[in-house]
Amino acid sequence: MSTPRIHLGWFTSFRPPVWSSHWTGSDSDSWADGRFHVDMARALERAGFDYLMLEDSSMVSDIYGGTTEFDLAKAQYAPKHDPVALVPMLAAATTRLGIVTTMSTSFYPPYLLARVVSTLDHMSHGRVGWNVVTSSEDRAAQNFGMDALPPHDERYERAEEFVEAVDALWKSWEPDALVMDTASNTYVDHTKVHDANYVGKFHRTRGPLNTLPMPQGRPVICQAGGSPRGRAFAARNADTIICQAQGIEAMKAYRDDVRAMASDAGRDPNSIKILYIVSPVLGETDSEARELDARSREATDGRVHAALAHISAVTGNDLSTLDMDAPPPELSTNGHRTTLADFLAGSGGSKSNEDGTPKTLRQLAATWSITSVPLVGTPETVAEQMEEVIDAVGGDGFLMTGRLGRRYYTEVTDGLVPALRRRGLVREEYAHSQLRDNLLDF
Ligand SMILES: Cc1cc2nc3c(=O)[nH]c(=O)nc-3n(C[C@H](O)[C@H](O)[C@H](O)COP(=O)(O)O)c2cc1C
Repeated sequence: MSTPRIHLGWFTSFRPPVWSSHWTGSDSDSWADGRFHVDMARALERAGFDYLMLEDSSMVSDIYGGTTEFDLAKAQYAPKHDPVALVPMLAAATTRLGIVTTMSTSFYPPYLLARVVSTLDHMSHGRVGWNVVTSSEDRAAQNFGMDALPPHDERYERAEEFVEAVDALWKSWEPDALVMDTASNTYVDHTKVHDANYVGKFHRTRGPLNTLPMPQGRPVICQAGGSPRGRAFAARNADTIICQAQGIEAMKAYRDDVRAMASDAGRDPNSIKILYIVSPVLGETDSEARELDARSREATDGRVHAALAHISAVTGNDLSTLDMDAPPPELSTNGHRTTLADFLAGSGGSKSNEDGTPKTLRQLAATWSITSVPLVGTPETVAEQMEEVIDAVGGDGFLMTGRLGRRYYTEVTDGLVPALRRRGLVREEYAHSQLRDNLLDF
């Protein structure tokens, strides 16, 4: 059997699956019990995915049009339930799949986060990952007693300290502190449990942690930094990076950049797995898939407003106030800088239409997507496209995302993945039981 070459993750969140179209089943009113996500996790494990990643945010957005109406009526950002609470359920239903959950360094205190992650790593037998985010929305900050988020680069400075603080807590127990020695009636050897005494500019924590040393020692660290400051953070700290670079050249440039930064920081670049966001459009035939793809790009009001509301929520700019039929002005943000830059750069990196006229806000919104490359066709065609992309970029895998529903994930797990396996690109079975080991397997 050949060595697999493509790692797979799935990017989703603990929120309602698709509910207002065909093929939605009854999940739209029962998802909150977690069972929809359990079924999905089982399907991903059957397909050999490295991990399921749960994004998160803590707010109901009222940026778009100055009202919560769009967010709630379209279930765009809210409702969204806490992904951390879902992890034990997913872990109990699977045995090998990694489960990556998002927690913000701007809102959690280090001790609380270190303890909950440690607990989850035990409950999952070493399969937990932490998606480190600094958050992007003042609305979320206001839910935690702040007026606004700290400035973008300072958030990363705080995050660097945060990671040092939780690392100090995770190291506060020596790996062999648990002795369970009946002869001396000693459960834990207290001489092997130490204070952390972490004192930084932004964070302080005494320690020791009151949980056992984690199966993985430290959770798998996942990160999505796109800005220069975000990339530097990811290169220093991440085991896996999720990336929305647009097009093969940008994907390769991102990978080369992060790997060089990792080397400069004394890390082996091969110990970081970069997964690019894609959303394959699959059909019975190539032409059917192309038709589906074209339909999904039509500039319907629903699609345009959804894109504008999303960009508004994560950047704090109310795009509903702008002229939809003119090119947008220059915009800045203290939130998701990369997302805003990609949006303004236009799909495929072009701000202009084929006739040279600049794209209007409506056109930018209609064609905007976070996917790195288009993948359209039958499972065989898309598997071939994925092989070509990964060969051109150099590695390491793909982070699937798309309509949250049974039909779409089954097309991937039971259509696309078998085609990838026939090419020897995706694992047939897990070589290890812990997430980091499976990531490092190839
Ligand atoms: C695939 C992906 C998932 C992300 N998930 C979250 C998330 O769950 N919560 C969050 O606050 N930010 C999330 N972000 C935003 C990133 O953490 C980061 O802020 C963003 O990519 C912009 O990069 P920058 O912070 O370096 O400017 C995500 C970004 C990407 C590309």
